[in-house]
Amino acid sequence: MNCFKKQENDLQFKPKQRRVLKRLFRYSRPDWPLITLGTIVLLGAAICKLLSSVAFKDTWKQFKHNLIMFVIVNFAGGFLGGFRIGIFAICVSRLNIRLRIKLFQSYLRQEIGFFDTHESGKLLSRLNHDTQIMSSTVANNTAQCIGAFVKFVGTFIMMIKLSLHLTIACLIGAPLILIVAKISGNAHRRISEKVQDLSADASEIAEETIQTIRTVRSFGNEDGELKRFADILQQAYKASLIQAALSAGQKWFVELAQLGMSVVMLYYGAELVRDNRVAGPDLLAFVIYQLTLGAILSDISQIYTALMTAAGASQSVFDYLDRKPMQRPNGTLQPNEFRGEIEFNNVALVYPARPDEIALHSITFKIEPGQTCAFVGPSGSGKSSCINLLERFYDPSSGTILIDGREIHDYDHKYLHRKIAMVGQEPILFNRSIKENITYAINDDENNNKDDATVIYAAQEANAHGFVTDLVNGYNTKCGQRGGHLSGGQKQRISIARAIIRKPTILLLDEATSALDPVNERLIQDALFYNKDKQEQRTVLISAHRLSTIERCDKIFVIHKGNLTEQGTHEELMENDNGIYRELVRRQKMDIDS
Ligand SMILES: Nc1ncnc2c1ncn2[C@@H]1O[C@H](COP(=O)(O)OP(=O)(O)OP(=O)(O)O)[C@@H](O)[C@H]1O
Repeated sequence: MNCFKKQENDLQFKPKQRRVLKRLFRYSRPDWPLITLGTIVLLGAAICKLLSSVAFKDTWKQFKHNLIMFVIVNFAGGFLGGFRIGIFAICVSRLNIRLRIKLFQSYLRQEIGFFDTHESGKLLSRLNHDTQIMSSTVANNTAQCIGAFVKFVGTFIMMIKLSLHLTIACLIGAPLILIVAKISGNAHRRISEKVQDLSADASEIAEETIQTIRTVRSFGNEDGELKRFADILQQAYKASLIQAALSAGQKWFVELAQLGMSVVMLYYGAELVRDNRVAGPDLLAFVIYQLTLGAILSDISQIYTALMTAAGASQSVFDYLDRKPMQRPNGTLQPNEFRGEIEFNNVALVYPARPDEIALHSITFKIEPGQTCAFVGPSGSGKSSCINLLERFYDPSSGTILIDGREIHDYDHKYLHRKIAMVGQEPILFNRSIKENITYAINDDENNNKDDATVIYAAQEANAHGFVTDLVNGYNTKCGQRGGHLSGGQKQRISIARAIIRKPTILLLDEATSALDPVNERLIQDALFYNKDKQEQRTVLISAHRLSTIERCDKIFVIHKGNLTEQGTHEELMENDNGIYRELVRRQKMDIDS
């Protein structure tokens, strides 16, 4: 009773799974001509195989001729078989590339909060592993599925032609097998999803460990990380043991059911032969067809399992593909004049990763174009948060941020980031040359160009030219992953050059010179904000802990526990006997003196 193997019944997809698979097949639409060609080639190869077995059917009379035919059809079969493999490999690659590009594009569209709450290892696992499962399933299983279906229908028709009674007898066990198959099919899908999730967790651990290898090494915690990694894989192994037991159980059940049905059918068939309602040879033929049908259903079962695995992988990928960024869309404003006036009106911020905590409470201030201002305050008070908002990494939870009188989200994304440049607390460089890092995302236009003179000018402003020319390969020196081949201060200077080559109207410096020695720090500050080129009006906003560096600012904002508590010049703030600023300055002076 092979014909009712569990797998046939599994083909009752849940509506959701069916939707997911339908969508997956829609994605492969551009490959259908290739898949169709592959299917034809596959059928051609199958026909050749069939012909090779009948090449000698005319016995020995034309032996030489038959031998030649045998060689030709086998050669053709082999050629077509190889051709088919090549065609489907191309389909897998094409679909895989399309899926990965779409998914990566979707990641890049997401707001920064999304990356705060989604681990990069999981995102990468979806990007590399799940898309591979999806593409190989579609390309490899489509032809097999069509072939198996054609064979299934053909065999079934032959069985009915031989004996309708025997065929009906064959169907008696079907409902039971259907139910068992459905239950085990669903369990299989759930476990597959679990295994995929665990393998994503393992990727996450491996990626984090490799990225933070210096910290891991300095704490001597290689074994700890290895254990975390191995534990997750162990969990995945346990899940796959359940999967294996399930597959074995399915097989036993099917074999048993098959045996039972074969006995029933043979018993009933013998009765029919005895009553002359079925010829003896027909019963034999029927048994052979029944066994063939069982083999076909076994193939269909494997295809089904692959489709279920692909449905699980596709679901996670589609969830990411469909995700709409939880941030206001960017506007289209690209005014000719951009003065660099900044205004915060009652701005509050709650980070998506910490929805129960308010990072900024109702911040209000105004910075005139060309001013140099600073945020100061204790660690964790909210200085970087204000800067993050000006980069539109996050949208305010309430209140408005105006740039030149227009809401920040009204501006075109690329335009805004050409006008506002930031140097962050932990400057990240790309594993490219110093020149490529400085000119990152610069497209030659009337305002910017990346010729050597401009690069050198930016590097000089950032006080980086000296150390770069001391390197053997100068501006062509590779920076290493995340800039790991350079010192902290060198990284900071390259990232300052990267910011100022864009000639930003607003420059945001978040502890951007903290790794530099006081002499270098002073040189950069003089160049960037205290002796600003009067030709280029630039608003500069600094977040700094070393208060001596910001005394000359036009305005200082004191942030404390997410509130703007004081604002004014250094002199004004120092007049406030009970002020936080005065206290911070006093403490730093004491530290320096002692
Ligand atoms: N991405 C984030 N997700 C959740 N909370 C965050 C995030 N970034 C910062 N915070 C929290 O917001 C608060 C303000 O942080 P912020 O980085 O603005 O402080 P800061 O004044 O710049 O500190 P520091 O001087 O140490 O750089 C802190 O409590 C911090 O833990």
